[in-house]
Amino acid sequence: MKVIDTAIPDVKIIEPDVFSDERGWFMESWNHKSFCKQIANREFVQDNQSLSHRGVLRGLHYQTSPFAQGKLVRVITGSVFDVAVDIRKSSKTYGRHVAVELTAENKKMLWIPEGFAHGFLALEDNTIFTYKTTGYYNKESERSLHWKSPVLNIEWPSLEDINVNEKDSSAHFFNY
Ligand SMILES: Cc1cn([C@H]2C[C@H](O)[C@@H](COP(=O)(O)OP(=O)(O)O[C@H]3O[C@H](C)C(=O)[C@H](O)[C@H]3O)O2)c(=O)[nH]c1=O
Repeated sequence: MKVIDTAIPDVKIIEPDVFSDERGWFMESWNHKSFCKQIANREFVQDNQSLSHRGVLRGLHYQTSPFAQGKLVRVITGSVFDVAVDIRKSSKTYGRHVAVELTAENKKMLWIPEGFAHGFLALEDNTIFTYKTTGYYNKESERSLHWKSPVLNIEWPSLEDINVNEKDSSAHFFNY
């Protein structure tokens, strides 16, 4: 796999090795040894999967310490505009974000360590998003940041209808 740096040192884009032949293609979607050697020494405890219609925006979500989750995210079908916001107050990149298009075609993955708010905008119908987390879901510690927080300057794709649920629509805005 190829590991690509982003504007935030701890956040990495992963391009898996894809082996194509006349039958189709094969790739390792997860390899513990390779991940620990090339990215970070982490154990994952939960796999999540969601299906979103075009225009659905989920996030920006995070769990407060000690329930913060690292996430290894990717798209199985469709495509998303994926965003990770650094909310680690001691970080030099506090308040900055990484945005990357993850698609079934490009097979890119994004490693988002603990201490980030995460969300995505589905760019196609039937977008299946799947991710591994380093911590279990903990509803009581879950928080949301408003996806349109002005100070974050996230340049979301301008889809005609963006569908955000009540929880995310009423999220608080990020402020330094
Ligand atoms: C996240 C989660 C949710 N749930 C239950 C709670 C709700 O009854 C239902 C839907 O949850 P929610 O609306 O929070 O799902 P998303 O909006 O996709 O949340 C995710 O959105 C962004 C993209 C993230 O990065 C987070 O991992 C996660 O918060 O699934 C569980 O049972 N386990 C879980 O791990």
